[in-house]
Amino acid sequence: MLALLRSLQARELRLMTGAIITFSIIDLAGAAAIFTLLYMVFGVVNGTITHNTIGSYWLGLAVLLFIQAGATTLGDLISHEAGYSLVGRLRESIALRLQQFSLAFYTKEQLGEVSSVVHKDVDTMEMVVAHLWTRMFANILVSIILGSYLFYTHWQLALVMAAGVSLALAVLIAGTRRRQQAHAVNRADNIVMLGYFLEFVKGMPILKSYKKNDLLQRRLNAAVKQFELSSTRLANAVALVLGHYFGWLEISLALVVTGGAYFVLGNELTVVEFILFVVMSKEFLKPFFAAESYYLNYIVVTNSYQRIQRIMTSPVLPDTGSKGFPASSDITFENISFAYDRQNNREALSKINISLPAGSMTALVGPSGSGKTTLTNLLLRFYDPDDGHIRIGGVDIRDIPYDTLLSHITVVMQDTFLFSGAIYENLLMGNQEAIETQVIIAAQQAMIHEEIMALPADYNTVIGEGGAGLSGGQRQRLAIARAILKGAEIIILDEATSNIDPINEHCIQQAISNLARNRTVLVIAHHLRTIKNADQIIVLENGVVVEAGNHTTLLGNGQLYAALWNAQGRDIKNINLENSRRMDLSKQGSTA
Ligand SMILES: Nc1ncnc2c1ncn2[C@@H]1O[C@H](COP(=O)(O)OP(=O)(O)OP(=O)(O)O)[C@@H](O)[C@H]1O
Repeated sequence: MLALLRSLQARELRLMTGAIITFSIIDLAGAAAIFTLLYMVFGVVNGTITHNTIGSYWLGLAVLLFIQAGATTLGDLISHEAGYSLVGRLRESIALRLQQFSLAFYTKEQLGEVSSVVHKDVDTMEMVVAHLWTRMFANILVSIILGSYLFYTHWQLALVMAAGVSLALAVLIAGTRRRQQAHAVNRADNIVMLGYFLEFVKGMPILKSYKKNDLLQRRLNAAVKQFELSSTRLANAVALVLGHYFGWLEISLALVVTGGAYFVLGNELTVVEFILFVVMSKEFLKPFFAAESYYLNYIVVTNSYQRIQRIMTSPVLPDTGSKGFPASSDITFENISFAYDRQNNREALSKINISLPAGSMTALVGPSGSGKTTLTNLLLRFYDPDDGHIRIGGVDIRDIPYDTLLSHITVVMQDTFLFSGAIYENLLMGNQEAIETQVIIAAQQAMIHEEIMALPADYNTVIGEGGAGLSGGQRQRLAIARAILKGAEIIILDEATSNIDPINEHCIQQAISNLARNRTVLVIAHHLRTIKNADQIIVLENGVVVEAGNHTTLLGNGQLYAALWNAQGRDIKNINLENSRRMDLSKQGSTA
């Protein structure tokens, strides 16, 4: 809680303090109103109130109610202002931080996490810190004032109550540990159950085709039962602790009443003082009765704060480069080594040396997990290499500001992202300054213009999120048109693995040729026939370059590339390389 409070800005703290004082005034005015009412009742009973004096009681009450109403409005206004300031600042600092992360941060899981933090957790912080905590601190402050009053009125009776409250608190603290354990078990059971539910739903098509196999169903049922069990245990633990706690609070009140009666009988306390003491004790105990909800709010806000902190303290990409983008776009990978997990030291890439001349096309080929994506990710600075240098035009990419680097590289991925909106707007993402003719020329070069013109509102046709309503091939060609408009010197192309019909594939090939013209292109190739004409082909296996050359040379080498080529009728990711290589070598042997 302290870390959280320390993270608040001076203005927010000032506003919150203002809200706490205002909410305290509401409670104190309420207590004073009860006081006034009770004195009025006593006055009527004792006959000390006359028609002349009753007016001053009414006036006093009216003033107190007026103060309460005014303070309520003011308190709400101030706490809202504190809340909005907090929310605004948190969202701004998260947005600022997000710009500093490398693209590697933006995995699908992270995006889900970030959007939930920005939406839910920030709102929770606003609700709890600005609204509930201000009321909680006000309650506590008022409780301290009333407690002092009670001690001042009759310290012996106040001590009796303090003893009861201390016992209640001891019970609550002792029970909290047990309850936290039950909570942790319940949370773990919930995660397991949700995981099985997800697996069950995802695997439904398979399950339906294996009707007799009820393994997943049984596993899910067991997890549901386990969750039910731990939920009951948790509820029991909570009920037990709270039951005892509230019980002791009530007992402390009962002790005050009996003790007070004893003191009244001993003429140490007047009846009026006694009644006032009991009523004020009830007010004093209010925050203690609300301790449960304070605790829950505390847990909720701590979790939200931790999630926000996780984003705010995630490592950012060092972006200290100050050199301009070089004139030449030739790329060199010099002695590059990289491991995702440096601790286990399993290198995804090892001592890679490749040179991509400006304006040429280089294809990366290799079995699944050989390091193709990792290599392109290093060029995009998703990560920095552990060893070696990547240079563009002779300049280490770490010396180029990250935004500048990214503005000179275009990535065309398999799963193209299109925003919901008009096709024209989607294309303009490539270059906001482009004029209509440029957009149309780009679409023509990307072989998509005719199809756009055939749509109901041609370029103004609105497409759904992720490009729904367009085929995979059309989406990819739109992305190529966008890339053409961007005009970056370097293109990274993750060639499609999905099956696309021959006409679409032909169009995509043509669009890629147009995009690649005069640019330095790095293609992650899944279908070898599409990169047959690449200027050079780099063959990776287990993170090392095992072959390099053009199609004819590599085929002539009769090594891994030849094996992949001969097996290309099948999915190259799934072939057994060793078998294919052996097949290929034996074929060579038989022809020799
Ligand atoms: N984010 C990551 N964290 C840890 N290891 C990773 C990560 N991404 C990839 N790897 C590992 O690095 C190695 C190279 O993976 P990479 O994705 O570069 O291969 P690839 O050749 O692109 O494979 P594919 O053709 O299947 O896409 C693999 O062993 C992979 O398991």
